[in-house]
Amino acid sequence: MKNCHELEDWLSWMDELAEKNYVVVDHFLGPERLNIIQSFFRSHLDNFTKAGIGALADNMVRPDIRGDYTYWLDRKRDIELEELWNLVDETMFIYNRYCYLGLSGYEFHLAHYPKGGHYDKHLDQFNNRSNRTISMVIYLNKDWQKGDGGELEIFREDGSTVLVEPLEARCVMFKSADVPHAVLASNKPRYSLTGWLLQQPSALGQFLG
Ligand SMILES: O=C(O)CCC(=O)C(=O)O
Ligand SMILES: [Fe+2]
Repeated sequence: MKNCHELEDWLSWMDELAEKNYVVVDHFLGPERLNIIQSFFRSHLDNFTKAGIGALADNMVRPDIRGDYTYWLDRKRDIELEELWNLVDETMFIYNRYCYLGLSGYEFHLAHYPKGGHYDKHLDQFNNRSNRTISMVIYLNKDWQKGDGGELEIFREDGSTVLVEPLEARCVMFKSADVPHAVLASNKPRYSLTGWLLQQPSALGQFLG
């Protein structure tokens, strides 16, 4: 497999994640990979559906809590995204090799927050489902400006918060069980790719919420 990132870079990101429970990596996607994902995004915008909250029978569409539309990806079907899947393989390999996480699966969706969309403070785990281990969000927004809103708000253990702007090609990774977070209302359409690295192989996110 061709390396997507240098091992040295990965190791410094892992150190930061271990220390703070989250890490923000700029230029995580190079121009080629970014372009492939953005084109795929544009050509599937009509297929997005309103996202819900909660798992299984508890899943509810609650625009007052969560305002995005999502499109779940499928590696077998979405072969145009080969370059993304290579990056996911590399990411899983690194977490398993250097953080001993025992990850064995993943699930990814594209997300579109229309103007005004937000997501209230939450953890990426549900009471009856705890296999989401690492959350990964990659932003696809060209020319995001101060004042456009849509920041990811991270709630740190010391009670402080950090705002992360959804800048194109930026990736945020965090420990799904430990980092409460929210998406602030966006003043224009906001595009991202969100995934979870899983400790059991059941990539059932699209059914579970
Ligand atoms: O888009 C983001 O910045 C975070 C999205 C999120 O928290 C989620 O989908 O669970
Ligand atoms: Fe989340």
